[in-house]
Amino acid sequence: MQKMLIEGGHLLNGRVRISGAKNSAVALLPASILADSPVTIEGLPRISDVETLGDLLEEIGGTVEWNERTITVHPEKMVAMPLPNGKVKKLRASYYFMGAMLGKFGKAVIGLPGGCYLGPRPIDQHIKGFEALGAEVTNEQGAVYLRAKELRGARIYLDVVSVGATINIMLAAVKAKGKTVIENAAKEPEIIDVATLLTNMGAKIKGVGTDVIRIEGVPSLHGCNHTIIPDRIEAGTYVIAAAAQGKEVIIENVITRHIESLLAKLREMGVRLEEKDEQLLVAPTGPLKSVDIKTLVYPGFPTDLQQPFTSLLTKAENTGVITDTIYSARLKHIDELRRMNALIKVEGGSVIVSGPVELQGAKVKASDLRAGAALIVAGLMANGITEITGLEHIDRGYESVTEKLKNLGAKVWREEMTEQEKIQFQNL
Ligand SMILES: CC(=O)N[C@H]1[C@@H](OP(=O)(O)OP(=O)(O)OC[C@H]2O[C@@H](n3ccc(=O)[nH]c3=O)[C@H](O)[C@@H]2O)O[C@H](CO)[C@@H](O)[C@@H]1O
Ligand SMILES: C=C(OP(=O)(O)O)C(=O)O
Repeated sequence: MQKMLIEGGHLLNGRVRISGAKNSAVALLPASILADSPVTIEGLPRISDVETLGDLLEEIGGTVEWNERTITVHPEKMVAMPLPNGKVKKLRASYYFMGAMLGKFGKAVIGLPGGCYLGPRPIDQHIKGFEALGAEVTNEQGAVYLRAKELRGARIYLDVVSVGATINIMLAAVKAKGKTVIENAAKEPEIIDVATLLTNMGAKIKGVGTDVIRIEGVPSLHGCNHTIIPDRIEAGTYVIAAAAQGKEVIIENVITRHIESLLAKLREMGVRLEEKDEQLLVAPTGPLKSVDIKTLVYPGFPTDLQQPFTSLLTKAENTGVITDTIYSARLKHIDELRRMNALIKVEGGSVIVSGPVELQGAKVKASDLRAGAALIVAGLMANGITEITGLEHIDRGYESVTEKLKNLGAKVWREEMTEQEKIQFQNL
């Protein structure tokens, strides 16, 4: 078990290349189950969520070949193996095995997913969709059992706009008999990426990127090649880090349109940004002004950037208010930032950050992925050394984060935790 150490105060300067999108990757890999010949996906991020999904594809009989960031999944020998426990609990996106296996085999047994604890994360809309397509769904001892004699297209109106439910229903519906319409669908870029893969596999999907998706089921899907989109949340995290502690940072392999809500806020704060081709220059000049943000579904401000943005606001003049309308309990970074001297109040559903303050290095724990990102941003700005534990969360979503930051001039390294530190960590 390791901890990350950051000696704060060094300015970031240089270039950082963004990896493939985690939230696409974790759906594209299960989607490959639906094909009856090999699927090759290029540009995958080497993060633990992706490694875990590769292992799960092998558990159900697939063969997985890695060549750096390219994976070829051979689905020919896959079977409807139940996955009630084990690795499915390590990540959120294992729920995509439900839609993909239901579409392919007409049945699945999948343990309830893990992933970041952000408050309650129900999957009732996924289940509602599967049932509308004709599946019988039961929940037995922490696993979801899905069975369908035949999947039939249906009209499904999502009660809440959900990324996971939209993708999961799409995965099952591409092989259902007849037409499916998903209304009030989510519009995130990752949904378009998954639909692009499925279309290349032979699926018939229209309307992705709007809130009405129309699918005409097909009897079979074939293999194809696909290149994943860049990770807008990883990109946003480095943009925030550069705004917080950068001199001139060039972000490579970013689709700036995907993070426009963040860039607009940074411009309001006084950060200089220049966009060119698939590169973005971030060059903060002078004191930052506080802003308020409200997280919303895409194209609104992403909840996944709310936590690192909180760290940035500690450096800005005056008071900024953050309201997370997607996960109101996504607050586990706050106490850790307070340990570092941040002035943050939680009032009703809002987080109020006062600044500017000089953060101080401290021993802090990343309790979820983006809390980890928030602590890294804070550690880069802080006086002295910040020690971050809980790296298994950070490694779920950030490829080579230590190396990428080092290349930008940060003083950051990892060390093995002592036995005593491990015990203290377990008791936190
Ligand atoms: C693997 C992945 O892609 N994870 C992302 C995905 O998570 P995930 O797909 O789990 O998030 P959703 O978009 O489904 O959740 C959005 C909101 O809908 C609620 N909800 C969702 C499903 C459901 O059946 N019932 C229900 O009430 C959730 O509690 C939440 O308040 O989108 C989130 C919101 O952008 C991001 O934070 C996660 O990084
Ligand atoms: C919440 C996140 O991931 P997951 O849904 O995989 O837990 C995230 O990426 O910020």
